Amino acid sequence: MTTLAERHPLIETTLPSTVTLSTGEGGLPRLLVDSPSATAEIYLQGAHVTRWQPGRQAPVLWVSAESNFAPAMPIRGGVPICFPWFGVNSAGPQHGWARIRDWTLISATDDGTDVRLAFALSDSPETRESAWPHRFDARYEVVVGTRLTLSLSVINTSDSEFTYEEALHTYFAVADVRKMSITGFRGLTYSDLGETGFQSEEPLRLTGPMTRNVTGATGETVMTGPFRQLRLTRSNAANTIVWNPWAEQAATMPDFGDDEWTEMICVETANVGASWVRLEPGETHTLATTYEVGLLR
Ligand SMILES: O=P(O)(O)OC[C@H]1O[C@H](O)[C@H](O)[C@@H](O)[C@@H]1O
Repeated sequence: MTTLAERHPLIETTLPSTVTLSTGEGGLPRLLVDSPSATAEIYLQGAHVTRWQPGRQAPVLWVSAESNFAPAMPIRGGVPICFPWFGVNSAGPQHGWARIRDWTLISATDDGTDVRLAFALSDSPETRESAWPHRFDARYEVVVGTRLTLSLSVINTSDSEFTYEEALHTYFAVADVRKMSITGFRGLTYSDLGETGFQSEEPLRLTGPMTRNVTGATGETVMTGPFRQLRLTRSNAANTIVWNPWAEQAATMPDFGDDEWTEMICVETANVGASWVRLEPGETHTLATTYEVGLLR
């Protein structure tokens, strides 16, 4: 008898015993990782990581109870991949099409400590007719263990240079966003809802809606709440975006519960706006981030 994975068109590799393919919410295919160090869930649409639980800890990522799970609809939560543009584009979907396209699983291994999954997305007739028509190969590596590492590599396979924006738009689950403090931005410039400035010595705290784009963070970003600490590192990312819609914007989003905004914070690892990536033919760029969680009590 063949398994679901063996006959699924988006699975081009054998799976270790710690990874299974199953039917998720809305009938969408998803991978479940269950290893001694962590469990995780990744939808093939968008190569979208929706759950990561190191050890027996509570989920580190947040997903809205109101999220859509449907073909070509973004999932509200987890780690949406924003590519090849970030934000609004009158000629295509907000944050680009990578998060709503099917990615192919090309490799899955378990070394006894970490489970490594590699997903691929390349240009297609649809993407070549989109607002970003270039030829490219993207690889997304997800390493599931006591840490979660995400690496998005893009290769320019066309014969001329191109530019793009990218973000790993991660939604973290928090006890109460109003009780979080975030360090790692001291002295860096930011822009936030039209205002620009420098991050002070004080940790960043949220007291209202925030869409803060901090430029130049290179060390650790540490998000501390009442019960746990989330530690984030990144490479090749000029921007770190901190987003919470607060009550008013949350109420306008059909796929976001009115009262859910207190439970989440997005801290996004990105190259957007003036920090877009430029690639010559044959060049590759890799954006990466790692998350680790520590319990405080
Ligand atoms: O609703 P989405 O398309 O998933 O975007 C979610 C959010 O992403 C970014 O952080 C933008 O700055 C916000 O304005 C936007 O609301």
